[in-house]
Amino acid sequence: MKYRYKGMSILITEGYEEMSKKAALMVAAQVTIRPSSVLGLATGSTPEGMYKELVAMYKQGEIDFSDVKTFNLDEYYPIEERNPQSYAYYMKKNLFDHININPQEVHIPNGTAKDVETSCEVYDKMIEAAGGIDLQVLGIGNNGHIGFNEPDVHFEAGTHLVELDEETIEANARFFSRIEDVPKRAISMGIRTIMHSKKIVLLASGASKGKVIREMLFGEVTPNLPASILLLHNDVTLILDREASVYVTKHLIK
Ligand SMILES: N[C@@H]1[C@@H](O)[C@H](O)[C@@H](COP(=O)(O)O)O[C@@H]1O
Repeated sequence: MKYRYKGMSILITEGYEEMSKKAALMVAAQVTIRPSSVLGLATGSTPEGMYKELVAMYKQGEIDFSDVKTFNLDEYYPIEERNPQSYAYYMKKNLFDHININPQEVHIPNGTAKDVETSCEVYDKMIEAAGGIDLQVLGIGNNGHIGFNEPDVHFEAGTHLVELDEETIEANARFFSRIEDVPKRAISMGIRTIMHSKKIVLLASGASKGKVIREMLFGEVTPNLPASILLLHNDVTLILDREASVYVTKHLIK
């Protein structure tokens, strides 16, 4: 089912698998139309299925990543690349190790940077030099964060160091053996960086995301709900599954 709402396209799918397939098709379309596309990539449980689909499409010769450039949204800080909890490790495991992307064109915020501020500035400059992000993939945190832009965010910020909210640390503790092991800080693209993307696709699956999706769509644009800023972007597609969309479908018009 497809809806339009305030300039957004909202696609409601049956479940996680269909959401992942639709998202992979959007990425594939982008790369087919522009083989040298700049992709902004997300981590978390939500896009795992999309990466699986993309790997399958690559193996079937349906997508070629040889000219693609990627910039990831975020990374814990400090963390070593070889740490299985790092987003660098996640990206290799879920996507980069299985496709023909040029490793020189893969960019992830540096979890071991000594001078974080400079490293963040360089990251933004690299995105700019690449011509900006053509398609940015996003998940959403239960508190409305995108990337690691936590509530009370500065909308004008570029890539920067973030203190993680307790709620985010708790939500991400499932990936670590003990909650004490979850880093308290992260480097994240800022809202400015994200909003400069030409196209954005946000994925949400499962009942736990239902409320935040409702708030994002029908609440006000506020730094307290960082994802609400997406209402001001002119090319956003939300791909939701049935459970994540329970509170919103009755308010939408086809
Ligand atoms: N930094 C990531 C986000 O980029 C992600 O979108 C979000 C939701 O994660 P999940 O997809 O696992 O629910 O949380 C993490 O903290």
